[in-house]
Amino acid sequence: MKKVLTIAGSDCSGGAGIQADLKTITAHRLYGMSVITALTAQNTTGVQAVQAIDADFVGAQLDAVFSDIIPDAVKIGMVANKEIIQMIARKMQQYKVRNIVLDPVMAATAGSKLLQKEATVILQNELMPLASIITPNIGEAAVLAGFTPTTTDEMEKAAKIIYEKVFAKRQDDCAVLVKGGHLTDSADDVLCDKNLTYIYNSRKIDNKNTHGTGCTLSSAIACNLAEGFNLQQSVKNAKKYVTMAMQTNLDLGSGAGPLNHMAAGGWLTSDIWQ
Ligand SMILES: Nc1ncnc2c1ncn2[C@@H]1O[C@H](COP(=O)(O)OP(=O)(O)OP(=O)(O)O)[C@@H](O)[C@H]1O
Ligand SMILES: Cc1ncc(CO)c(N)n1
Repeated sequence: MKKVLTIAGSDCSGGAGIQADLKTITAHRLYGMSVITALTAQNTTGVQAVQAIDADFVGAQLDAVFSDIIPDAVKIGMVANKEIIQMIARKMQQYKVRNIVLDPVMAATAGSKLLQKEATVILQNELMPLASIITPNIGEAAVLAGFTPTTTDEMEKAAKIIYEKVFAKRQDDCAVLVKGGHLTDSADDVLCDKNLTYIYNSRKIDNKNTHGTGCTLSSAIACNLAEGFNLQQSVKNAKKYVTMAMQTNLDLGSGAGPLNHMAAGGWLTSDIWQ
């Protein structure tokens, strides 16, 4: 069985972060492991409090995992502050980790900050270059590219700018995926690698329950990379997973509710694993 590690923050309400990642990995019928970077007190209405884990303790968790069970892919989500980013970067290099999916989480859907502002540059310079794919949403792409994309053409332009900043010197397969969940007319995602652009067209599902879509997409990409799919196909499969998980309209809590991983897992078993 392939193994997938998530390095992320905990969402006690189960919709985003570590909890969304482990549900996604389990629905893909893979073995999930987790290194927790921060505890959050949050629910469908927003984030009430954040407690970052000591960077040394994040390192201790990474040593415990990598000295025993080597993951086939790693998803990195909320990293909270620069000390944690530097610890993760050091350990990823020490253990020569491949298949890293980096979701550059900066804020929760409702707007609360999940990354120290001054840590953005460290994230870009020290951790992003170690990833196979980075998956900014529109707001994160705006911070990284220097302008806010509003169309698929502009998303492509932003992805190319980010690619040049982060991966300019890389020879192996790597890519930037700008996610369109916050566009108004569609939910198209745009992937750029060294040579090509792929547009994943999707109509916007009329559903306020989008808590954890980004976490779910990035961990689903990691599952597909662990299974041996290439970047382009991994994103295609992962986007289908998120779409299925949104479509059933699970409606928990009074705000932006979580996804239904049972519905999405059903698609996986029927279409890919048989
Ligand atoms: N209303 C929607 N209809 C269809 N797909 C959507 C919708 N909202 C988000 N998605 C898809 O979900 C995935 C995550 O995109 P999004 O831009 O919401 O990420 P995010 O902002 O990082 O997520 P999060 O809310 O977890 O922080 C993308 O593949 C996006 O296209
Ligand atoms: C822990 C955590 N990670 C990521 C997000 C972004 O959705 C969130 N709300 N909470």
